Amino acid sequence: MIDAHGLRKTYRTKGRRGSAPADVEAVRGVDLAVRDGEIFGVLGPNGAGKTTTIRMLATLVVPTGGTATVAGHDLLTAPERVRENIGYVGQAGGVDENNGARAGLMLAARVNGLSPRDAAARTEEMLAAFDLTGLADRPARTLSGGQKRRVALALGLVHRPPLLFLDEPTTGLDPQNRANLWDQIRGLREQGTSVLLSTHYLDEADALCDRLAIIDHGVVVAEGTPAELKREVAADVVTLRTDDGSAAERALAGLPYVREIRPGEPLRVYVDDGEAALPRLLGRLAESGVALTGVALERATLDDVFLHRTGRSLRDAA
Ligand SMILES: Nc1ncnc2c1ncn2[C@@H]1O[C@H](COP(=O)(O)OP(=O)(O)OP(=O)(O)O)[C@@H](O)[C@H]1O
Repeated sequence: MIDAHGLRKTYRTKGRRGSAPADVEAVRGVDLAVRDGEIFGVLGPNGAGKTTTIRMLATLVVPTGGTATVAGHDLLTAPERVRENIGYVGQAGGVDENNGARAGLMLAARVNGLSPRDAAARTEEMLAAFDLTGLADRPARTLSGGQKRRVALALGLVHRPPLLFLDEPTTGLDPQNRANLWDQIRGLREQGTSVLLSTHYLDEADALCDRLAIIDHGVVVAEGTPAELKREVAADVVTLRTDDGSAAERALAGLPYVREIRPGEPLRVYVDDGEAALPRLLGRLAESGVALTGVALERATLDDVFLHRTGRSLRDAA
């Protein structure tokens, strides 16, 4: 559905008040392969280049370099064919605040070439699919954040594109609306729509995406299914709090069942079988005279993958 190689985007910013123009390398050579019918996530911190990547693939930003085939068409030589085969829901949503969902959908359907009769039928179908029938004629400005996102999703799908781009679809939603939207996105996959979404939420990438690319500073630092990515780091993490982290590190370094140790507060010790490793780790620390103030056993998360690849936590990265 998407095959991109070496996509790059450098923005040239105008110099202000005597300062020279500067180049911002937003995306620095991204390869992506999205398969038919999957939910693919682009996960990364603020400013990593997620929006720019999605907007290039959706024909809204012209790449500075690289090539891509999107929904079977060449991005650079046939952008209008790409456009016919994709839906795009940006961060702002593209919902007209003064329009009702029904009027907005009708307009979008007509703009996409449906006859008045087909447009009306499709509009009612989308209103029902996104649970908007009862709200269909209220101006969008009176809808809640979650309801507005559902309108935006319906607008992006009105012309039945096989591929939908969603730029941070759940940012700012409360947990219940977020879960609802996840269900709607899973429902799209069941109907055969491929989805590429960006997110900076670790749990969203983990729970919703079949595969993902983690990006940082405009490059892909890891790619795979959430399970594969986490397995690469370790299954479990023992976190240790102690007043003498370096003594703890020395005591545990080189143990055959320890995959990696990340210094910090708490110290993170990566192991494949946490239940088996924990008593042995504690025994070793006691033998070495290291006093602990706290211990926990956790499953590895995508944040551990990000930490492993970049040396920073995605939670702290900006
Ligand atoms: N039009 C532009 N002109 C100049 N710089 C830009 C422009 N758009 C984006 N950038 C810069 O490019 C980098 C990547 O931005 P982008 O919006 O793609 O990141 P993002 O991962 O989507 O971030 P967020 O999660 O905050 O939306 C940032 O440093 C940003 O400031």
